Amino acid sequence: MLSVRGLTKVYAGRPVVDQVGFDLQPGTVTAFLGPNGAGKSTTLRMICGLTPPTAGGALVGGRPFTAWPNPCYAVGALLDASATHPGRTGRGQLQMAVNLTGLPARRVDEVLDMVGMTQYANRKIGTYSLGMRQRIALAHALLADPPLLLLDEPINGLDPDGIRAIRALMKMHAARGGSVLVSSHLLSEVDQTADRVLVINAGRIVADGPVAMLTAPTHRCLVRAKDMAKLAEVLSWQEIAVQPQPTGFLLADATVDRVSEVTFAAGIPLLGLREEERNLEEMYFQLTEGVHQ
Ligand SMILES: Nc1ncnc2c1ncn2[C@@H]1O[C@H](COP(=O)(O)OP(=O)(O)OP(=O)(O)O)[C@@H](O)[C@H]1O
Repeated sequence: MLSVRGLTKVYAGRPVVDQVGFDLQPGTVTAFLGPNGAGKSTTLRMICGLTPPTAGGALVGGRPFTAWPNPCYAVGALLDASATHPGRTGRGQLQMAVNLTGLPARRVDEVLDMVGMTQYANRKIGTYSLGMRQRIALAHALLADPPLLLLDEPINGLDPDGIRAIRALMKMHAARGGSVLVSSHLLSEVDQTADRVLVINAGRIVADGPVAMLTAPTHRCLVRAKDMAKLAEVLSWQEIAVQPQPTGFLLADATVDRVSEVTFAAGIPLLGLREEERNLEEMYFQLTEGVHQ
């Protein structure tokens, strides 16, 4: 559906996107994560032919974006919600796109409904909030029902209802066999929605894998007993390192099975025992550490 190879952009001798390569499969939501200035927007703009690459390229449905006679049928892109005419109404903006592309007029009402903007459609874009402009830009991307959606920070400015709606929309798009690449600088914005995470830092892909990869077990566990001193003592006898947690649990450097065996053998009744959950935000910071441009 999308194939990116060796994509590179150099500005003033500095590579801001450096040999980026990945493929997107149908039926998936991929999060494109990285801190401010990591190269996300530049990558998306190059895929859409808005920024010429210094090297490499991208194929959308087998051909470059610019080789599509009408690219809106191949890709729906939300790249810059402010790139709209403030004097036009939301409906007028979409109507114009429909006229230019030969899409059926009913699509305007359909996409307005999909993004929850029907009631504001006849207001001028200049009077919209950031979240409303995002919704109209998203409606624009959805007009031709393209298989691939490229969404650059779509959650920006959205209220909780809007966030929920866009998450549902992305999942639905993937469930219908489409593919979504959604950029964000916050892992927590996308970890519930994405199947896969691509992490970019200083122009390079530093991690690429299923969300489950980032949430793989740590082989440590959290344990709590009525007699915490006794618990700590028994675990240390077995050379299991422990760290007290603010939650009242001990973080034990051993699996749930091992801690369960040890405490059972020592006759310590447990009040709680569970696997440690990997802290996704922490992991993300480790991957992108120290490089903020
Ligand atoms: N037209 C340009 N000329 C020079 N430098 C640019 C240009 N566009 C982007 N850059 C630089 O390229 C780097 C990557 O920018 P980009 O907008 O792609 O990052 P981003 O990951 O989308 O960041 P953000 O999360 O802040 O939107 C930044 O250092 C930015 O200053």
